[in-house]
Amino acid sequence: MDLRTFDNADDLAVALVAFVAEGIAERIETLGAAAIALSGGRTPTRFFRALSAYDLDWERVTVTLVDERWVPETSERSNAALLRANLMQGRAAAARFVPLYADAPTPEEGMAAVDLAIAELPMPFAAVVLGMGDDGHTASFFPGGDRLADCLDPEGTDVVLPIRAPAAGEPRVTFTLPQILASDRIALHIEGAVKRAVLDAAMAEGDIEEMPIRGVLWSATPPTVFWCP
Ligand SMILES: O=C1O[C@H](COP(=O)(O)O)[C@@H](O)[C@H](O)[C@H]1O
Repeated sequence: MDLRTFDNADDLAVALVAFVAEGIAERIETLGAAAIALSGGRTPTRFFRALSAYDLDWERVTVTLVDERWVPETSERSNAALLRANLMQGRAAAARFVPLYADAPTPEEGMAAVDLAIAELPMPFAAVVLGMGDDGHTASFFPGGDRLADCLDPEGTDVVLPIRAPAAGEPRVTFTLPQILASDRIALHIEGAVKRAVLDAAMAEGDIEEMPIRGVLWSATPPTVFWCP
C-alpha cells in the first residue's frame, strides 16, 4: 500500500491537491476534458479550499461526488452544499458541477434524473478521492447496506445505485465500486488516530462486507493513502 504520511492537515492538503491536479492535467492533455469524483463528510473541507485555488484549466473539468445523502442542498447534511461552498469557488468556479441528487422524495424516484446527469461525465474519472468512516465504510458502501453486494459487485454494470443502511442516516446514492476502481487515480484521504486504526484493521484479514473499504484496499488498483495525525 502506498501510504503517504504528513505532519499536519495543511501539508496533506497541498500534496493531495497536487495528486488530483496531475490526474486532471494528464486527462485534459490526452482527451481534452476530465471528470473527478470527491467525497463529502467532515474531512475534506481544507483540501477543497486548497484545490479551488489551484491553477488548472477548470473550464474543462467536471466535478461530481463519490456519494450523496438524499437531502436537498439546503440541508447541512448535503455533500453537494459542502462542495459548492468550499470547492466551487475562486478558480474552480469555472468547473461544472454534477450533483447526485434530484428533487424527488426517494433516490429510486430521482434515479432517472441522476443517471441522465452523470451520462454527461467524461468517464472514467481522472481522479477519485475517497473518505472512510470509522465503521470502515467508504463512498456509501455501509456495512449492512441493503444494496451493498450490488455496489461492491466487481462485474456490476450500474454506475450509481441507491443504498440504505442503519448507520447511513438518510438514503444514499453512490458510485459503484467498479466505477471507482476504473479511475486513473484513486486517493484515500483520512485524518486522525482513529481512522488510522480503522485502516490498519481493514488491511488485516476479514470480510469485505464488514469493512467495505476493503473492496478498494484489496483491489488490483489500491488507493494512494493520504494520512496525517
Ligand atoms: O457520510 C460520509 O462519510 C464518509 C466519511 O466522512 P468523514 O466525515 O468521516 O470524513 C465520506 O467519505 C462520504 O463521502 C460521506 O457521504
